[in-house]
Amino acid sequence: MTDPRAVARAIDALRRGWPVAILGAEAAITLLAIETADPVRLASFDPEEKAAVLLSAGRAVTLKLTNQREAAVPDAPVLVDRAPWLDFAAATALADPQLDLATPLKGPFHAIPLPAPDAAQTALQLARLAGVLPAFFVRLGRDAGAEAVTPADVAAHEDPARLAIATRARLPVAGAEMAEIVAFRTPESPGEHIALLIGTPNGHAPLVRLHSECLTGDALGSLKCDCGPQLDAAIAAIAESGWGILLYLRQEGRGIGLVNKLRAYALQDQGFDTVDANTRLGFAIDARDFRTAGRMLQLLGQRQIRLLTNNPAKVTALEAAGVRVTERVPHALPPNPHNARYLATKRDRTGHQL
Ligand SMILES: Nc1nc2c(ncn2[C@@H]2O[C@H](COP(=O)(O)OP(=O)(O)OP(=O)(O)O)[C@@H](O)[C@H]2O)c(=O)[nH]1
Ligand SMILES: [Zn+2]
Repeated sequence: MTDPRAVARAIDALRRGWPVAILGAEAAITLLAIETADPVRLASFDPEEKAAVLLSAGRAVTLKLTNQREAAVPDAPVLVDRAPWLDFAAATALADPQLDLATPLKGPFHAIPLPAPDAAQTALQLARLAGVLPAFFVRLGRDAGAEAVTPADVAAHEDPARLAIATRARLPVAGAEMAEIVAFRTPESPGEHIALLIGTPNGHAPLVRLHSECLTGDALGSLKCDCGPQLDAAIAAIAESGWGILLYLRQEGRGIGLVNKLRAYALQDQGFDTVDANTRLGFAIDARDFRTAGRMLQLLGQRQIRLLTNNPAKVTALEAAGVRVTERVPHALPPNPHNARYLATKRDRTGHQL
C-alpha cells in the first residue's frame, strides 16, 4: 500500500523546515532540508553534531567529490561526512551554488558510503517537488516525530494516473474566441494543469502545444526566454489550424519550480548557461514529466496528435505515454538580444531543432 498523501505532508514539512523520514529498502534516513533549517532547528535535529550532509551528484562535481563516490552509480547523490567546521553556515554554503563566488568553500570534504541509496534518491526528488535546494542534513534511522514516506509513496504521488478532470467551461481568449478550458488535478498536488480546447473537432489529429509554465515569461513578458511569444503564437497557430489543444502544464522552470529557476537565472548572471545552471544547483537539465501531458490527452480522448515543438524529447515522451505524434510542427520565434544565448544553448546542448 502506498500513501501519496503522506508525500504532500512531507513536502509541506520540508518547506517549513521540519524533518522528514524516508523509509528505504535497506535502511531509513531522517532529513532536514538545509535551505529551510536554521541553527536552532539543526541543534534540535542533531544534538550530537553527527548528521552528514546529502548533496546531489551535480553539486558533488563542483565540490570535486565525484572521484570519491561509488563508481557504479554515476548520478547517485553523495553523502558528505560531518567535520567539526561543518556548521550551519558552512552547510548553507555547500547547499547553495549561488554563494560559491562569495564564500570560499572550506574542506576537505569526504564522501562516505550511502546507507540507503533509494532513500537518498527519493530525498532529491522531494527537494524538487518542494522547490527547495537539494541538500540535507541526514541522520541514519527513522525519527519518530518526522513525517515518514517510502520511495514507492513518492512514485505514486507522481503517477499521472491520479490526474482527473475537475471542471470545464467556455473561455474565449484574445487569440481564440471559440475556446473551452478544462482543469485537471490530483487529490494532493496544489497546481492544476489546464487544457485550452480551441476550435471545433474536425476528425483530423488536433494540433497540440505542450506549454510548460513560465511565470516570468508568461505573465511578466520576460525577454530571457521565448515562452511568452511561444504561448501567444501557439494559440494563434491552433486557431488558424481550425482545431487543437493547448496544454498549460504546471512545470515551472522545466520542473524545478519558480524559486529554483530564479536561482538558475542568478547563476546565469554569473556566466553559466541554462544547462550548467540547473546541473550546478543539483537538478536534471530537464526535470519535466511529460506523462502528465499524455494522461491529459487520454482524458480528452486524443490518441493521435500533431505537435507544435522544436523539442524532439517531447515527441519521444508522448509516444512512450501512448500518444501517436503524426507530425512535429516547428515552433521557433525570432530571438531577441536577451534570449539569443538561451536559444543557442537549447539548439547546441539539449537537441532543440531550431
Ligand atoms: N530551469 C530553467 N528553466 C527555464 C529556463 N528558461 C526557461 N525555463 C523553463 O523552461 C520551460 C520552457 O521550456 P523550453 O525549454 O523553453 O521549451 P521546450 O518546451 O522544451 O521546447 P519547445 O516545445 O520547442 O518550446 C518553462 O517551464 C520555463 O519556465 C532556465 O534558464 N532554467
Ligand atoms: Zn520562459
